[in-house]
Amino acid sequence: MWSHIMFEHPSTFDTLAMDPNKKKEILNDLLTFSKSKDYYKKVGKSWKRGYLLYGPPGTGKSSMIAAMANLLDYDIYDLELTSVNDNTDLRKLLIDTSSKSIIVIEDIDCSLDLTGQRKKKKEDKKPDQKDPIRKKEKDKNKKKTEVTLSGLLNFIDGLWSACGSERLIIFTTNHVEKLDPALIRRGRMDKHIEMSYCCFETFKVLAKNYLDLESHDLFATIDRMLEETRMTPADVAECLMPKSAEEDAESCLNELIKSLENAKEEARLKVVESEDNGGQKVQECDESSDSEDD
Ligand SMILES: Nc1ncnc2c1ncn2[C@@H]1O[C@H](COP(=O)(O)OP(=O)(O)OP(=O)(O)O)[C@@H](O)[C@H]1O
Repeated sequence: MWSHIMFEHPSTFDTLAMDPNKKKEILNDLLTFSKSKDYYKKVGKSWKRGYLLYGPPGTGKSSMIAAMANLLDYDIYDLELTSVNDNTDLRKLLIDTSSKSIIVIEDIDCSLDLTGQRKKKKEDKKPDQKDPIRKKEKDKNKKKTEVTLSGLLNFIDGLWSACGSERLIIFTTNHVEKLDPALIRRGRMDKHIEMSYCCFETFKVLAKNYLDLESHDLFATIDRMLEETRMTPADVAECLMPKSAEEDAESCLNELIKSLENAKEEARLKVVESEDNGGQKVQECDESSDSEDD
C-alpha cells in the first residue's frame, strides 16, 4: 500500500530557523517522548504524540517535520487524504505503518471540511453542468470522497492508538482557524506549534547557515525592517543565497534589505487600495440610500 523511498532531507534542528526558546522546547518535547516508553505504560497511554504545525506557506513546517525525523531517526509516512478511498482504507493504511515513525497529513484543512465531509478536489469546484466529461469525472470522484472527520477522529482515538507504538502524528495547515476544534483538541494533537514570519532571531539562524555570518553592520537595519514587514523564512533564505561566485555576504544582505523595502511598499499599497475600495463602497451605499430617500 505504501511505496518506499529513501528519506534524505538535510533539514535538522540546527538548520531550522525559529525562536531559539521555542526550538529548545520542541526538541526537549521530542526527546522526552522518545525516552518515555515506560512512562506511557505506567500512565496507561499509548506511546503516541500528536503535533499540529500551523502557519503561512514558507515558514518551515515541512522543514520542521524533516528535522524531527532526522533527530529521532523515524520513518515518515506522508498521507495524502484526498487519495484515500474511505475510512476502511484509511484504517488499513495506518495499521500498515511501522513503529518509530511519523505519520504526516499535510494541509489538513484542504482534505476535510468542518462538517466531516471531505472537500472535493479543486477542479471539481469549476462549473461542469454543461460539460459531460467533467461531470463524469466529478461523479467518479464523488464516490471516492468517503473519508470523514469522524473516521479520522475514530482512527486517532481508537485503532491506531491500540496498535504498535512510538509514533508521531503530525497535521499541518496554513489555516488553523478553519479546523474543527474536535480534531485538534489536546489529547489528539498534544502540541500546537506555530511557524511564523521571520523575526530577527530567525534571520540570525539563516544568516549563520547561509552566509556564515554571526554579525554585520547591516544587521541593525534588517532587525528594524523585519519588525515592520512580514516576510517568510523561505523568502529571506532565498535572498541570502548567493546567486553567483561574485556575490558576497554583504550583497546578499543588501538584496534582503531591498526585498524588505519592496515588501513594505507592496503592503502599503494594499492598505491604500483596500481603503480606497472601502471608501468607494461607503460612497456607493450613501448614493443608493440617497436615491431611496428621493
Ligand atoms: N524556519 C525555517 N528554517 C529554515 N529554512 C526554512 C524555514 N522556513 C522555510 N525555510 C526554507 O524555505 C523552504 C520552504 O519551506 P517549507 O517547505 O519547510 O515551508 P512550509 O511551511 O512547509 O510551506 P508550505 O506550507 O507551502 O508547505 C525550505 O526548503 C527551507 O529552505
